[in-house]
Amino acid sequence: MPLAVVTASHSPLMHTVAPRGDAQTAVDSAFAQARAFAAEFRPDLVVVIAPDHYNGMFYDLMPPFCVGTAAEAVGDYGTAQGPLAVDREAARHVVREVLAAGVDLAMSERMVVDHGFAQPLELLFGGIDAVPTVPVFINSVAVPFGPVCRTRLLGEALGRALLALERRVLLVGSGGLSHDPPLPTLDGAPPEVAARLIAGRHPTPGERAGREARVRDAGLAVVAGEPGPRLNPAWDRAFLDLLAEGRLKATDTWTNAWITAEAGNSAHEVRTWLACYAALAAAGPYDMRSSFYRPIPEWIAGFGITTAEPRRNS
Ligand SMILES: O=C(O)CCc1cccc(O)c1O
Ligand SMILES: [Fe+2]
Repeated sequence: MPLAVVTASHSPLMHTVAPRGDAQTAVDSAFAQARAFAAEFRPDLVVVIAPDHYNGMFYDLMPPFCVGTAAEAVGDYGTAQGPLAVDREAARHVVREVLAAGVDLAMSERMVVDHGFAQPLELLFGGIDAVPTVPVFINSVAVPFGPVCRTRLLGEALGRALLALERRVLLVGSGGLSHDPPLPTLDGAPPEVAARLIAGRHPTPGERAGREARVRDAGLAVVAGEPGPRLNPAWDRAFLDLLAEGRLKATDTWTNAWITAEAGNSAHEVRTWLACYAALAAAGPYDMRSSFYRPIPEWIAGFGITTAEPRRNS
């Protein structure tokens, strides 16, 4: 049974900061196209692959990869709060099969997720619990990371596990491309920040509002004409080309330091895209059906949206 892919950058500033020019309209129509692609595919299962931003995953126990057999969203940045419609049997199947394939991953019976998962579910399906879902977390923020090839191998194993389900599975990748929003790092953090990164569940409303305001202010500063955050459109376009041409193994030589230097600390979120495309490639050759890209400094994101499906026999 078929697999298909939608990948999209996320940015919580999408709904609060108005970018200059026609970026908003362009992104809206690219999302409309992705929504139409998803609707036409008629998935009966959606596998969302996304990072976390110290809302659900912390340094008290930071897994590189985790599948939620149940999950709930915190409701940051105005996204919905509450349970995802996790297909528990499918999630447990994925955990078993990916582990059996030799790729270590964690599972959670109570995974906590943030806008990384919620935003694409809302934009593509109208809500966080609108479709049967298997949420797959890929750590893309809390250094250190394993080599990029581990993410490709996770995607391959995931693709094979999903093919065995014999269902119509849409993989949704969330995050990227080049960007560097103001997130704290554990290294050199003052004690109160370190404490939040190690075990920061259940922040007070005031703490959450403070964090969100800091990121929003970074976007508003760009609107006000201050020099924007560092984006790398050339790197982003090269990554999109690599996916479109099916050259996924080319990323095996990428070092994490190189990704950070070229594209910013949060560019590691492209791991979610790589995992989606590696999963799709497990079903054979594929074609990218649409590819949208804009650097949008006001949203602190090299903003991309792609759709892809198995190659049709000609
Ligand atoms: O405060 C946060 O959690 C970071 C928010 C954020 C901003 C821009 C692009 C992103 O990918 C992102 O996640
Ligand atoms: Fe992010």
